[in-house]
Amino acid sequence: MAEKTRILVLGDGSWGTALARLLVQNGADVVLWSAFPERLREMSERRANEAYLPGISLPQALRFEADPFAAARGVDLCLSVVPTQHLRKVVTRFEDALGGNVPIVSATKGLEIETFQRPTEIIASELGDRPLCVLAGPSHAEEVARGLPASLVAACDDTAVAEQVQAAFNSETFRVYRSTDPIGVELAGALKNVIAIAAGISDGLGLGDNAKAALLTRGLVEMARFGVSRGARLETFFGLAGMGDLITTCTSRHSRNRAVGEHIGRGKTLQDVLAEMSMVAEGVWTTQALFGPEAEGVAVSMPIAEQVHAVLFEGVDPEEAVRTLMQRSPTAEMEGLLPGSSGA
Ligand SMILES: NC(=O)C1=CN([C@@H]2O[C@H](COP(=O)(O)OP(=O)(O)OC[C@H]3O[C@@H](n4cnc5c(N)ncnc54)[C@H](O)[C@@H]3O)[C@@H](O)[C@H]2O)C=CC1
Ligand SMILES: O=C(CO)COP(=O)(O)O
Repeated sequence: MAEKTRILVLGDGSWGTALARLLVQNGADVVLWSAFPERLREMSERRANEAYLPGISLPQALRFEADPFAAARGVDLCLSVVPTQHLRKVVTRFEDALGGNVPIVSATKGLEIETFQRPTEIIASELGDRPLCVLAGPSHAEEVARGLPASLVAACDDTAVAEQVQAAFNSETFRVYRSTDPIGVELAGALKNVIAIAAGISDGLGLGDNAKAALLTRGLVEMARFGVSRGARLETFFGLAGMGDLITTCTSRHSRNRAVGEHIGRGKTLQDVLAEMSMVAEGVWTTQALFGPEAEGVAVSMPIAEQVHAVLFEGVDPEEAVRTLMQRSPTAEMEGLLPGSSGA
């Protein structure tokens, strides 16, 4: 009988748990690691993750391990699903534990505020040169855990690694496509959260369907403009990691980022919204990263992201932000989408 693929999952949040469950169902030998050993004990005893993925049972075969060396022993593949601002601290704990050639699949969607690095850049800077693959696309954990159909994209410079990821994750209800644009897929996954906050604000203000459609469409243009300026391929933004995830996140009742925006549109402060949330809304951090000192100024026009930053961090009233967006000087629809293009 063929040996089972051994997979280490870093992260006990809703997405790490849903993917660990899927991988066990696909026949892998999966061990889940968390920065919080008491949470592992609870998950192991209850066979459930009540904190982050309530109402979903976890298979008996899923193993839990708090010690990095025990967790990483003999693994063929590692899946990293740690929120961006905690990622560096977590991966340094695996510096000696995880074999140098074990591929890492990153399912984290964000940018590090202090360094402006993408998750795979953080992993590479702490764990050195090794195969790295980005997994992104429209995929709320709550739906994947219920076995509802979802399609994602696995992006890696090395197609053989992307194929390994497809083989591990593909199931009757989970379909993974390949891409050779990890920068584009990773940036799309991070940036759509910022636009989702804007979409939530629009919902909270009751601006209607036309405004929401405009936000998604113009949001996609600015995501692509930023991505292309950072070495991503334009077409990636029209795929699952770009348009696909933008639609899901901006319209779903499951989206934390959209919910943050909606509460703010209804008049709550960011501090109050975050204080009431146990889960992460990466878009808040990504907005901070985009306009932080390490970003060295966003080189392309990102008016929606600018207004999200103004509302979240500069005390600008959401209605004022909408007025600012609507009253910008007239421009061509695809202005600056490709380097040097006027878009006219
Ligand atoms: N939830 C979802 O449906 C999806 C989430 N993602 C991405 O997956 C990543 C993880 O998010 P979720 O699983 O949703 O998290 P979550 O919001 O469900 O849970 C929070 C996570 O943060 C961890 N955490 C909190 N403080 C920490 C610390 N000091 N050190 C280390 N870890 C700490 C917790 O252990 C837990 O794993 C994010 O980048 C998110 O954007 C991507 C696709 C779908
Ligand atoms: O990335 C996601 C769905 O693909 C999750 O979005 P939220 O973090 O907004 O819930």
